[in-house]
Amino acid sequence: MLHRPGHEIENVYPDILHRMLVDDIPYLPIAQEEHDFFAKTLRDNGVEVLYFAKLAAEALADDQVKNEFLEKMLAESGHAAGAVHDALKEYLLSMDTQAMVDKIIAGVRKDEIQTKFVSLAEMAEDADYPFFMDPMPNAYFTRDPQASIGEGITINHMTFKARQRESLFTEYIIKHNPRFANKGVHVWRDRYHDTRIEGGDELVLSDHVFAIGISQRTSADAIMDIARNLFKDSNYDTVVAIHIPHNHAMMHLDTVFTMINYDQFTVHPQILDGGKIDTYILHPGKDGEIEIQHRTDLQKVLEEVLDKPEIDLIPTGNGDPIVAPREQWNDGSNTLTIAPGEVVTYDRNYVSNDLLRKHGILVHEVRSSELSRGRGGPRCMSCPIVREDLTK
Ligand SMILES: NC(=O)NCCC[C@H](N)C(=O)O
Repeated sequence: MLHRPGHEIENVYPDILHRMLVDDIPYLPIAQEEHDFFAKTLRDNGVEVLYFAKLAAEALADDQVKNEFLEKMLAESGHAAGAVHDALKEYLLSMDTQAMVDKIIAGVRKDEIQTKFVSLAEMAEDADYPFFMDPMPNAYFTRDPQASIGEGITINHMTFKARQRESLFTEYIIKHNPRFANKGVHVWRDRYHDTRIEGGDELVLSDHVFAIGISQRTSADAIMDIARNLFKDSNYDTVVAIHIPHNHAMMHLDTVFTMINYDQFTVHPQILDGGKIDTYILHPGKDGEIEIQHRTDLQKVLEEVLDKPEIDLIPTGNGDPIVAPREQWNDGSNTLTIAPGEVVTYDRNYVSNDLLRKHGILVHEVRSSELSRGRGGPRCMSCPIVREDLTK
């Protein structure tokens, strides 16, 4: 599942960059061309590509469902009731459903609607702020608002306000899009929690082993919760929680570590202190308790949990002190694996790409000048819905 970047990108301006969690503003027409090339690369290699906004519009086909969704979306956008709520609702309902979804993602400027009365807060505190509904410029990183694991999905309570509304679309897609509704998709964890979790931290390593980052975006409490739910109702019996630095450049586990084959991974060398990193292995214990073991040797942990004699950890930028952080910054560790040993990567990370090839990986490079400005790579830009069982 992908999202083609739209007008939300052009609703970002320098004053709100930081709050919108991006470092620059992509040039939209080229970002769209690059994104179309990414989608084509996936299709050419046997992947069915679904679009998030289209799935959302299909889910809202019924008027009652649409109304309920809109009330929640308006409330989460800061307009639970009142004149602005009413004007926004009328404006959004005047559009066809797809246009409404696209508009919500793009954001609604104040000058788009007429309101007779605005609140004191809007007049006195937010007078210069141009939006009634903020844009969602990170929507093209479909990896994060949700993650499919086994026969189910997590619908995520994301960390920052700038992204929290994205997963409301997911909730409606799973509940009401005919592709998913009543098909037994288990929701391992819904979005109504205080603790935080994001899909970029969620890595499915096999049909019973799940890795997750303890990161800027995913808290340890949320990991305990998801582990409890998986151990109770699924085939998963091992959760590997990996503690990574809590900063913007390495916001999710998949910005520094991804699985690319049964026994091969990319890893950003800066997260390993001589091969060591705080790692916790969680297993079901007695009476619904969870057993936790602390380890520091990532390679050994992976060999043990995946039952492999040897794991090949391929360093981003070949471990060079300048190339590695430069390529990691542009998502050189963020490979999207479409089959064991076959990945999609950004073309700009040529040192990492060459190294992957030397390790026997088939690499499909995609264009990346504009897309990379949002601070995410091919893995971040995609959310797998169905995985083939490749157990061997
Ligand atoms: N899985 C990922 O690492 N996604 C990238 C998200 C980038 C986005 N600008 C964010 O900060 O959330």
